[in-house]
Amino acid sequence: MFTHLLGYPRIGLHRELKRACEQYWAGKISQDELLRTGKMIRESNWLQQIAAGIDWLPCGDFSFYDHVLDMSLMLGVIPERFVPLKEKGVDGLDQYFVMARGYQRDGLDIPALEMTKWFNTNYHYLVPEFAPNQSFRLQPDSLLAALAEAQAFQRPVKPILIGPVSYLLLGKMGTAHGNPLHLLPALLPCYADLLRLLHRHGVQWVQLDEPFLATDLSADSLQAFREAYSYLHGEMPEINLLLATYFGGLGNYLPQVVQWPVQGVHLDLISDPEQLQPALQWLPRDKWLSLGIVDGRNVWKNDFTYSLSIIEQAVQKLGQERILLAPSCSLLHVPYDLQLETNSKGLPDMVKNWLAFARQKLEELTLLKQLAFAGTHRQALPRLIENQFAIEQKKMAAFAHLPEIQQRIARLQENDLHRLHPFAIRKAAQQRALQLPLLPTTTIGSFPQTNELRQLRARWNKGEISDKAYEQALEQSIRKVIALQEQIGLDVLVHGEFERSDMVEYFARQLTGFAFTEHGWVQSYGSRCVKPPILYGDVARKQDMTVRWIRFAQSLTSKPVKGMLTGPVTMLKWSFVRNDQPLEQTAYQLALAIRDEVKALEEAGIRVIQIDEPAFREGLPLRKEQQPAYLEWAVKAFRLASCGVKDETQIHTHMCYSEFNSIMQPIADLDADVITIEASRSHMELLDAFGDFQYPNDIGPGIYDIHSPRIPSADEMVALLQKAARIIPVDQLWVNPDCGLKTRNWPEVKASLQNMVAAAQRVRNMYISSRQVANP
Ligand SMILES: CN1c2c(nc(N)[nH]c2=O)NC[C@@H]1CNc1ccc(C(=O)N[C@@H](CCC(=O)N[C@@H](CCC(=O)N[C@@H](CCC(=O)O)C(=O)O)C(=O)O)C(=O)O)cc1
Ligand SMILES: N[C@@H](CCS)C(=O)O
Ligand SMILES: [Zn+2]
Repeated sequence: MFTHLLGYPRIGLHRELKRACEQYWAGKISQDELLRTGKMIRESNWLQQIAAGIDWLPCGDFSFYDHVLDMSLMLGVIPERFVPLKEKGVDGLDQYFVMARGYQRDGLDIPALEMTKWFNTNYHYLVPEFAPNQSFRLQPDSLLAALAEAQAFQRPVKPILIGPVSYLLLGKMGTAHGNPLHLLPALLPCYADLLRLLHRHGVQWVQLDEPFLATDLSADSLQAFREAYSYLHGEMPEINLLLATYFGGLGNYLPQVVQWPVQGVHLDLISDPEQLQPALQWLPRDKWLSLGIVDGRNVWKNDFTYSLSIIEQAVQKLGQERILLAPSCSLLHVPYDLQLETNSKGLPDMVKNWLAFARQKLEELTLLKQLAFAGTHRQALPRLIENQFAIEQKKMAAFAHLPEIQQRIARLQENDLHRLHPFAIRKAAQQRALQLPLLPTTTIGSFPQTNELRQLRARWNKGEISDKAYEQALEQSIRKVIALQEQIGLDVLVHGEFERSDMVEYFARQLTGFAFTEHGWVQSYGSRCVKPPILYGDVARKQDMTVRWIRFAQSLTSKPVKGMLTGPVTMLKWSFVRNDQPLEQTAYQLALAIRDEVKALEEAGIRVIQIDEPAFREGLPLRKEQQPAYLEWAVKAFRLASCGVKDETQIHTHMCYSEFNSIMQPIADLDADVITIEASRSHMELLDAFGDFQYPNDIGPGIYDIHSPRIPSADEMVALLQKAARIIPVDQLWVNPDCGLKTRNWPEVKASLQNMVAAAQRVRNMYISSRQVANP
């Protein structure tokens, strides 16, 4: 029995990679310094793993930006538009960063690769973009260098790669339509060459991640899997392949998957414990089974008694020799180390004792292995008792339950989930109240969160500046942003969200039931990280959360200012969730808290209120059969949060990084008056679903890609708006960026929004004059 892992966090214990990348991009440190930081993080990770007693070290799980982009570079998948960069001397790591972030300099204007959600997580990857005649060319140098570094620790090293079929399914054909799986015959020889090389360098096991096996697959995709693995085995029978699946179970595919010619299969037994029995039944006796028994997506301590029962069942059926113990998926999704939390006021000691972060999860694996052989590892027994004490204490904690909230949920009625009148009536009432032009312009909420602002907040948190000084500084920022929006000519204004560290954390800090870490950072994309709050008890709103800031902003202008809230599903998805009650129960509690805030904003005279739900799509289970139940409670939670207002009050929602095709009815069921979506990077492709569905309410497809520093021209945005107007009736369209502007700097934002408003004005004029011609 061996322990291993499917990947480790890579931003560094103290987010060293974030800082080094951002300094490198700003020209403040050399490439050598950045490379040294990368090496330091990799080595520190391996040392942590060795100290925790992990048997097989991973390699290939580190990345300077994104592991899918790394795979694209390793396979030579570099779209044509990035090729001219070479002539400008931009290659290697610099070309890699341009593919991630775009380029706008020296007469070149190159958009970045598209970015989207990594399955149902809050991590985002860069979408491989294939040409119709895509060829593949292996560039293994950085993987081989990492392998050599890991091998220096004198332990078995297991490289981790995205499997060939999932790699293709993660990508899309750049300009042409077509199925990326047609590229499989061209791709497989590259993988075989890579396996040969790794074998030559002493590797015995390679992990091939195939997370698509946890989704519903077409017959073509299943056939592609069969072909791929029989080809790879035929080419390289000498190397052991561990087929890794996660984020869900194999379901009906299990009996065939375990027969494919690989030497081992990894199962996520946290998201689908039910698959253990069929796996034990179907797995051929010469194969290895990797038991994903430590939760890679949540932060609660492992329940050793339960996990040991799983190990015991596996040992009884398969014997000890071919069992691997592992986290359910990569530990990328949890923070590094609970031991860093020495000073967090937001984390009660009792709750801390219920937690395990990445480093603790490694220790849990070693302990589980020792406890499975308790006869020979008696020293591990006290740790079992400690573990059981924490698990029982958590189950019994009375402060996790607030009877008044539970009763309020029990008393909810159908009325609470409906607006007073249908959309058409509301739209007329809102138009009378707001008097907005055709193609109204707005933004999604946040304006630049500068270092200055973050430092100010850090000083306020440390008590170095008073509440009054902090609040005055925030008011000053709001004054400036209101004046700027008026000057640019936006129609519905925002207050800028300057008071918020993060759109989830800000609200969580004002609700009961949440704990907070100081160092619990998790990578969201590239150098950007989030610190998910930890839900451990019932949620209740203690006081107004946003009214003070929105009211202040509204007092500065006669234009409507949008109240800005985070929705219940997103609050839930972007927190570490309770594992002692159904998710929907917590979602309704959050929804009630937001509903009360919506009402408080309305009472304060706010006429437009946005309830952000960027994680609504992310929460969708990967398997179709589980989706209706989720959609039912998720829609209900949003409606509970949003439906308590008058007809005149305009409710917006916002969703980014979402693909809407299969969920249009539930999106319409949310019945938000306006939905703003991210659409620019896909050139309005995401809007097609709304067009095909004949979406009835208003919609603002993003026309400014806020993930890239490049400034879109007015012409470019006019073209996008015209494209949108061919898909959606123009009277239903709004004009806005893809998402909030917090990651951008002020000059970029000012120039881009000016272009956006100019584009709206031009398209508006075209329609107004064409209507005048039609109705003189
Ligand atoms: C919309 N997005 C979000 C997602 N998930 C969330 N939980 N929140 C989101 O907004 N998922 C999908 C997308 C992902 N996009 C982003 C975009 C931007 C960021 C981001 O900028 N993250 C920041 C950290 C944000 C934060 O909490 N900042 C704190 C400051 C924390 C800090 O850095 N403190 C310093 C000390 C302060 C100093 O001296 O500067 C420290 O600890 O060292 C704040 O504003 O107070 C990031 O920097 O990565 C994330 C996801
Ligand atoms: N209101 C938020 C939404 C992000 S998804 C923002 O503007 O940052
Ligand atoms: Zn967004």
